[in-house]
Amino acid sequence: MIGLPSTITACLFDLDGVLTSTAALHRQAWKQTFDDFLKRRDATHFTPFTERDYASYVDGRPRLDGVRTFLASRGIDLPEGSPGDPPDAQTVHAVGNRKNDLVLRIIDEQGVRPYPGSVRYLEAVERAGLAIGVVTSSANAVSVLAAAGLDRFVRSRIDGVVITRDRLRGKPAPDSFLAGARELGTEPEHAAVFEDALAGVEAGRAGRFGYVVGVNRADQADALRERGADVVVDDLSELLGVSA
Ligand SMILES: O=P(O)(O)OC[C@H]1O[C@@H](O)[C@H](O)[C@@H](O)[C@@H]1O
Repeated sequence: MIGLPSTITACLFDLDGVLTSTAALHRQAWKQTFDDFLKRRDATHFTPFTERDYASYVDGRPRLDGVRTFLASRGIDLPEGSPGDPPDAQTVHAVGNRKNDLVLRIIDEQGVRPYPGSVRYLEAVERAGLAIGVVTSSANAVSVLAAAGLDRFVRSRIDGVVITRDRLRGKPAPDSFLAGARELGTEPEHAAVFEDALAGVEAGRAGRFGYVVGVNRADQADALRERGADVVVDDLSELLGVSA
C-alpha cells in the first residue's frame, strides 16, 4: 500500500525538498543573493529576505520567475537583460545568474542527499507498477538526480530546461505537471502530485490532478492544505502501509 487512491496510475514528484534535501540549499543561495542585492541597492533601508518571502515568492517557481516575483513584492522592477549577463549587472537574468553560481557552489560543498523515506517510497511505487515522473522548476535537475542516485527511478522529466525550451508557464500554473502527465501517457485525474512548495501544491490543484500530496518540510502544513493538498505528510514514508 502506498497511500494513494486506487484510481492513481502515475506519480509526479517535485525534486528539491520532496526527493532530495536540496530545497534548503536553494533557500540559502536565494537569501544570500537577495540580501546582497538589497543592501547594495539601499543599505539604509535594508530589509532582509525572510523565510516567508522564500515560501511566498520564490519556492517552487522557475529561477527567473522567483527573481521577478520577489523583487515585485518589494516594488523593484529590473530590466530583463539576457542569459549571458555578468552576475553583477542590474538585470533579472544577472540576479538569476548570481544565485545559480552560488547554489552550484553550495551543492558542490554540501553534496546532494536523497531523503531515505523518499527512496523507500519510490521503491514501493515502482513495485506497485505505477509510472514515475519528476516535475521540477530547477534547471539543475539532471545533475541533482544523478548525484542523488535517483535517475534510475525516473521515466519522464520536466525540468527548468524543458520549461524554458517549450515556453511553459511555471508553477503555480499547472503547465509543467500537465506536461509530465502527458509524457507518461496519463490523464491528470489518474496522476498524483507530490510537492513541498506552496506554488507547487497550487499547480497540482489548478491542473485538477487526482491526488495532491503536500510534503511539509518547512512547518507550513496548514498553508499546504489551504493551497489544495489532499493530504499533508512530514515524510513520504508516512504513506507506506496506508490506504487512502
Ligand atoms: O535555479 P534552479 O536550479 O533552476 O532552480 C529553480 C527553482 O527550483 C525549485 O525546485 C526550487 O524550489 C527553487 O528554490 C528554485 O529557485
